[in-house]
Order: sequence, then structure tokens, then C-alpha cells
Amino acid sequence: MRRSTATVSLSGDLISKMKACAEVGFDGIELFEPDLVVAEESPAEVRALADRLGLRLELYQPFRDFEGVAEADLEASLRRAAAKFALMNSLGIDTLLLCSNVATAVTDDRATAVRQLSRLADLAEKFDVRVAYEALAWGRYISDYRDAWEVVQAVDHPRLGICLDSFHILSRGHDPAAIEAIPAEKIFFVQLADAPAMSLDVLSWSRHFRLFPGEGAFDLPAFLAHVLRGGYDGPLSLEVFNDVFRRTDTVRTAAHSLRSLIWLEDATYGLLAGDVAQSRVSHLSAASEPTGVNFVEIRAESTDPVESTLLQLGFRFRGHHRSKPVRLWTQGAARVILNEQGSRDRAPWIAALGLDVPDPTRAVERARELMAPEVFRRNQAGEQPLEAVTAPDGSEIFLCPAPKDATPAWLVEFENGSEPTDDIELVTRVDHVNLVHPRSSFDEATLFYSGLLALDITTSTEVASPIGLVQSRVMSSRQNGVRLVLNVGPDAGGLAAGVLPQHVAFATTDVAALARQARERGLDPLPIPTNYYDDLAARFGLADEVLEGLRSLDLLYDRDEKGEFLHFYTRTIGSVFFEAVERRLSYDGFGAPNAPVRLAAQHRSTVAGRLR
Ligand SMILES: O=C(O)c1ccc(O)c(O)c1
Ligand SMILES: [Mg+2]
Repeated sequence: MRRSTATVSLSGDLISKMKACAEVGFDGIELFEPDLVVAEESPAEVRALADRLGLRLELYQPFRDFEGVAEADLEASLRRAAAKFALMNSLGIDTLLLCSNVATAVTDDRATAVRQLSRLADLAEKFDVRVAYEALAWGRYISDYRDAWEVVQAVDHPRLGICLDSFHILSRGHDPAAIEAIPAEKIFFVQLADAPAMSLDVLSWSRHFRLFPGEGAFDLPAFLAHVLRGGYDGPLSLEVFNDVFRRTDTVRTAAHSLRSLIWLEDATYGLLAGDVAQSRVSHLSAASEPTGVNFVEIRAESTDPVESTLLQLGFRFRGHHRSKPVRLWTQGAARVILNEQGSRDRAPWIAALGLDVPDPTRAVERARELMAPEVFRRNQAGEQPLEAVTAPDGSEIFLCPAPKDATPAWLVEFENGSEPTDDIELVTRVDHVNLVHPRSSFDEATLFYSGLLALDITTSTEVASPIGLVQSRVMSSRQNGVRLVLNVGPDAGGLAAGVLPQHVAFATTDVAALARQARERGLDPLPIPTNYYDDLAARFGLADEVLEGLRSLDLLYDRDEKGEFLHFYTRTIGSVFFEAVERRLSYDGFGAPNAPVRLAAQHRSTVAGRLR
């Protein structure tokens, strides 16, 4: 099917939007009128550019406030429409989007709307164009696509059809199933947008917070399946009004939006199994769902302070890489690679993640199909070849074969490590990794991880911190083998831009023993205030000695109906810190109530510390 986006989904001027859409591979665009009105180029020039770029101008939009008006106002509206139809003729656009009336309708009398829309359809015929009628969720009298369809049916004119916009339908909780009963030739256009769950008036929600499919709370695959089962074969067009995307890089956002459509077609393909409609959408190589974290790579000009902390946490030095300035530390199945290449003047940060996937070749193929940039990596003879793609924040995601008997094949490339000791390894594996994204790539990152790796978005929360609200989204593989937490901090230019650190959380079977051992080895954990323990006592009624045990080790605690969670944090080194977590019974959260305590403590020990 043809893939399209509305120019309103992107930043920039009309020409750069058109070039970006062509460059990333869209077939066409919806021309949003305000983009044309402010442009310097004539309609003929815009048409010529579209031709040259191989981009179809699929739709002109929006035309507003037409039906249900006082009879005296109708002629003026028809004159307005004639001017736009003539403009569409010079642009070479055959479909106009008409939004249901939000402002000038004076009657909800259907017969009036039908009569007036018939006049519009007759006029459209003279210009050889057609009108796609869209029920806006906040329309004055028509706000439900089923009502718009009734009106279109009553008009019964080949030049009038319906435009279905997933936002208006799903935001109001209207059942999209009735779409299947609309004859395909009467669906003139389909617009796709996701959105986060919010309790906000629907107009503000629509104008500022729409998301690309797969990034919000709506079930877009189910929606599109209804559209396709009915036989629709026209363009699929993204129409995403979003304050962030309107100011992010045009080409990048165009690629991000096309990725969302490719993802959506694939997810819908799955739902259409056994239906003739299935052949109309493309599909991807199946996701190779990750089962575990193979390694975490931390880069810095000097990784020495990270090594000291790992040593205190019980990690063992496993040696230098035989051909690169790279070192390996491990404990249980947790593997941390420290890399000083290409990191001049940089403090430690999480530069790469290796994930175990059942089928690395297929995983890379899917990543390629989803337009993920591949990482170029020089492999020396005898080295395990690993494939990687770049995530939206620049970190590298390696797709690794799951290690047999808990030892990845690449381990032999590290030499001259320290000998194993008799110490019990208290850390068993990486529990989760917390990555910090700029706001501009947060939603893109969500789709990137969920689309490539089939991670599920399990929870989204906001955490208060002294420097502002931190948005947090948890993404996990089904068996919890991989859990990523994506955070976005307060905007740059705020109180402390860039200070939000990333972290790696290690799973342990005995967090108190690990905390004690680490202290004996010199670890100075992130200090937790007494007020926190007073609050814990009030909330959970813990015995005094339990509370004292927690307090003396700076351990944090959480409990829910599934189990208990105990954890502590190291100090931050550059932009990285570590956490140790003990999950009891089947607790599967992240100690969310403790996150503000952690952020405040980090603020005290970094920013405030520097100012003092
Ligand atoms: O917000 C609006 O006015 C508006 C305009 C055109 C659309 O297609 C739409 O879905 C919303
Ligand atoms: Mg719309």
C-alpha cells in the first residue's frame, strides 16, 4: 500500500519536508494547507517538485466548518470551496479533507447537512476532485465516524466519501469494528496516529500529544486490520500533531515516522492471518526476542574508577582483549566491557549493550528492514563476528548468539585476567539497564526497542526530582530476560541539564551480604536519608531490627502483592552508576517509590556537592 505522511507531522518548511519524505522512502504526502500558505513556492512549483521527487500529493487538508450552517452562509462556503478546488487542480491533488464542523454549525438537523454536502459534492465534480469527510472528535454535531458515515451514505454521491482518522475514533473509545461494513470505495482516506493515555480535553490531546503508531496506548494494528478487512486499498497516512516532532530534525523524524508505519503494517499482517487482506501489507522478518543481557560496554577516557567500583562489587578482572584496548570484568552472567577507544575527554557512559537473541541473523535482518543504522565494526581474524545497530541515542545494540553453558564464545578473546577465587559470586546477572534519552528521541527510542526486539512497554511513570520531573518507561522481554528502563530528564537549559545518569542494575541473591562485602572493600554507597527509613516504618510496619539492617547498609525497600525488593546504589562515576537488586518471590517492579529518594540523593552528592 502507498505510504504517506501529513506535512504537519514534521518540522521545517514545505520544501524540506517534501525532500525528507522522498529521501526516506515515503510514496506520498498529505499537504497541510498552512504549510502551503506560508511557502514562497507557487502551487505549480510545488507540484513540479513533487513530480521530480516521485512523491504523490495524496490529499489537501483541512477544509473546515462547512456543513450544518445557516442557509445564508452556504454560498460563501461554496465560494471558499471552489477556490480550494481550483488550487487543488493546479497542485494536481484529487482529494480534499473536510473536517466536521466545529464552529459555525447552527443545526444538528441531518437533512440540512446532507443537502449542503450534496452541493459541495456537485461542486467537487465540476473540478474533478472528491471530498473525504472526517468526523473530528470535538466536532459540534458530528464527532463519531459512524455518524459521518450515515451522512455520507445519505448524500450518496460518488464525489463524497469518508476519511477515517484513528485518533478521532480511538480517543473517544468508539468501536472501530463498524469500519468493516463501510464499502472500501467509500473510504477515501485513512489517517493513522497513536497517542498516550491521558485525561485531557480531546482537542489539546490531539493537537499536541499524538504519537506515531506503536508509541502510545491505542491499538493501531487492530484498527488497521478493520480498515483492511473491509477492502480499503488507498494510502496509509500518518497524521501526527506533536510538539516534539514539530521541532526535531526533519529527515530523522521522517525516518522515524516511516519506521512506525512499517512496524504497523507488520503488526497488522500478523492479525490478518488467513484473510485475503493480508497480502496488501508488508511484513518483517520475525522478531528474535532477546533472552538476556550478553554484556554492557562502558566507555570513557579512563575507565579506572569504574573498575574500582566493579572490584568492590565482587567482579573479577577477566583480562585484556587481545587486539583492542578493551578490558572485561565479570561476575555470574554479568559481563562488563570497559573500552577506552575513541573516548577522549569523556567521562564514563554506557556505550553499548549486547543482547542474547535466539537468531542474530534474523534479528539483524529485521533491524535493517526497520531502517536501523548498522554499526560498522572491524573484525579481526579469529574474532567472534557480532552485528550491531545504532539506537536513537547513539548507543550500540549488539545482537549476540545466546551463550552455550553460560560462556559467550568471545570470552576467549580476553587474556591475562586474574585467577578465580573461592569467593561466592553474589551477583548473578544484569537485572536491568536504565538508559537516559533526550526528550527529542524518547518516543523514537520506545518504538526502536519495541519494534526491533519485540520488547513490551510495561509501565510509564513520572518521578519527581530536584531538577524536574523525570519520565520513565519500562520495556521488557516476555520472560524478563531483558528489561530496559528509558528515562527522559528535564529539558536542556533547565536547572541541571545533562546530569541525569544512566545505570546498570545487577541481580543478586543476597543484597545485604553484597552491600556488606562491598563496604569492606571500600565502597561508599549512595547515602540514603533517615527520613526515608521513618517513612518506610510508617508504610510497611517493618520490625525495628529489619529497618535498622536496611538503614545501616543504605538499602532501599519496596513491597507489593507479588513480593519484596531490596536494593542499593553506588555513587555516580561520570554518567554511570550501578545498582544491586534482590528480588524476593515474584516481585517484578523496579522500586518506583524509591526513585525520587535516589534522584534527590544523587542531586545532593553531585550538583549540590559541586556548588558547596
Ligand atoms: O486538529 C485539527 O483541526 C485537525 C485537522 C485535520 C485533521 O485531519 C485532524 O485530524 C485534525
Ligand atoms: Mg485527521
